[in-house]
Amino acid sequence: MLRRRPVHDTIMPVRAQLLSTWQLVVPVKSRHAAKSRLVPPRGISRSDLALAFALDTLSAITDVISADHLIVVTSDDQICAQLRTREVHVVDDPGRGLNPAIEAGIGAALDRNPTAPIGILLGDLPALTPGDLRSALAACAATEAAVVPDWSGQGTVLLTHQEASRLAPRFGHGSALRHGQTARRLDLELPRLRMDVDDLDSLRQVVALGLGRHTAALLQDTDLETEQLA
Ligand SMILES: Nc1nc2c(ncn2[C@@H]2O[C@H](COP(=O)(O)OP(=O)(O)OP(=O)(O)O)[C@@H](O)[C@H]2O)c(=O)[nH]1
Ligand SMILES: C=C(OP(=O)(O)O)C(=O)O
Repeated sequence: MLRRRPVHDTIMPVRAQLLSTWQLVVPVKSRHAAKSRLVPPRGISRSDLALAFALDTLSAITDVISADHLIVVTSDDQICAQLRTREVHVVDDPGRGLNPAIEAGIGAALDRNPTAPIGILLGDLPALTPGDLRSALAACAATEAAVVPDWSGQGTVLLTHQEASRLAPRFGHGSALRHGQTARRLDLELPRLRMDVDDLDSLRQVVALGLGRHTAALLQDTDLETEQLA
């Protein structure tokens, strides 16, 4: 009996084979409001940590994606200042939460290049390396729509679609399951991509994996083993 293949598993699209074709949208909450679940280690402010996570994520991304293909949705003044000098497109956060922020980013991506494949990558991945991002995008390029879950398998770190206008962001708790209804789930062996930081436990895990330079500098004198679990 012929089995109907799901829509997201049908093609090997040519457009997205080249890294240069992707547009990436990255939402970054204002550092003053971000990471409320993370009890920061003593002597370090939560906002500094949130900013460092975002800067490390963006630093890995800009090694892979050219500035004119990167769209960051944020109201954070420091992120804005750093990105504007690099000619990254910054979209003002509409202030209505994560999915509306991502939708604003998708709108900007569609305005800039409606035919480019799109990826949404969350901005709290301080262990991300350019190599892992390249590998992930190469894997996502092989399917029409893909979701890469976070390390726990519950959340989403990367959501892609060959047609930006068809990408439906449904981020928030348990989003991997929701995204998996319309996108192919890729549990990639890329821990540095999949390690988002929400609490002290995940901060410990990301330290063990290896940190980007902003987060590493902030935590250089900190012994996380002596900190209480959140
Ligand atoms: N622009 C924008 N980005 C957001 C918003 N909410 C979350 N993000 C980003 O989405 C990614 C995942 O964030 P979460 O861990 O879900 O949320 P968070 O607010 O940083 O942390 P919690 O307060 O612990 O929920 C991070 O890059 C956040 O900066 C939002 O309202 N606007
Ligand atoms: C917003 C998400 O992340 P978190 O679970 O870290 O809030 C998500 O996975 O959709």
